[in-house]
Amino acid sequence: MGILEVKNVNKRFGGLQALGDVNLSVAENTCHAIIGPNGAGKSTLLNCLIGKLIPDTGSVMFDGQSVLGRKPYQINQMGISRVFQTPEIFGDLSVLENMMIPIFARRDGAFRMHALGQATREKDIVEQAEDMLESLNLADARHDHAAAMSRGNKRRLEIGMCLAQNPRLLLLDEPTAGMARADTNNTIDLLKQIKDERDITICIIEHDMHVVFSLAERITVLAQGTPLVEDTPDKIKGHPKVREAYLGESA
Ligand SMILES: Nc1ncnc2c1ncn2[C@@H]1O[C@H](COP(=O)(O)OP(=O)(O)OP(=O)(O)O)[C@@H](O)[C@H]1O
Repeated sequence: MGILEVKNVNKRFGGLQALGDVNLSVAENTCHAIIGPNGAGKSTLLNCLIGKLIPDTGSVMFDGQSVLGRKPYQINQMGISRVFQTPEIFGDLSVLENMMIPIFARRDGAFRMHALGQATREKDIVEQAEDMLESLNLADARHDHAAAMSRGNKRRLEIGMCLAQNPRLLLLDEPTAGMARADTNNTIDLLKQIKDERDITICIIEHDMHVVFSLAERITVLAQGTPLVEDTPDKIKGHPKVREAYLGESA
């Protein structure tokens, strides 16, 4: 039994069947990638996991509890954190202030922007934020404006902000989209470090096969809303159906 269990999930948009009988089991403390061609249903599936969409039928269980019908913030409180394609950081704030926000929110259950002044005066919160930045290799940038950072470092900060909530499941939607190779490799290294240092399950949607094969222990291939194959990276690379449906000659 996985920490995340998706059973017989279907989702239609009008006449279009975006997800058809999706079954997915993600084992605890593994990295599981979901790949597939454009329009395969990857984002729709992810949105069903985080409460942005409700499937027409089927179940989504996290650690034995249903996520269906819960609001995104409630799913977040269950231990699921997600990182989207565009970094969701506060560009006008410093790197350190950004990092204080989730630490403050974890302690007080919520965060309001006007509480930032209070957070900056709380030694404990500042220290935790600085420790987190240290572990992310962002300590030297702590007084910089977040907006001024490279794309790779913005992503690094955002992933760190998710980790500050101590999630058990980290969902990543194309975390290296639009990045130069150096930033992509930087993000891969960070995710490897996180896997090594924490008890955490990672579920990643990604088009970049270099990222997928660097990180994933299991891969599910979606095609036309339905899982085509699920296997280890080595098996996926050579699978004829996958080559035909997705990887083409680049496999
Ligand atoms: N809100 C919506 N309303 C109508 N159709 C939608 C909606 N969201 C997605 N779709 C359709 O559902 C199908 C699956 O889309 P989805 O975005 O989940 O695919 P994807 O695998 O994430 O694609 P990509 O790799 O291009 O991001 C597509 O045909 C898409 O056009």
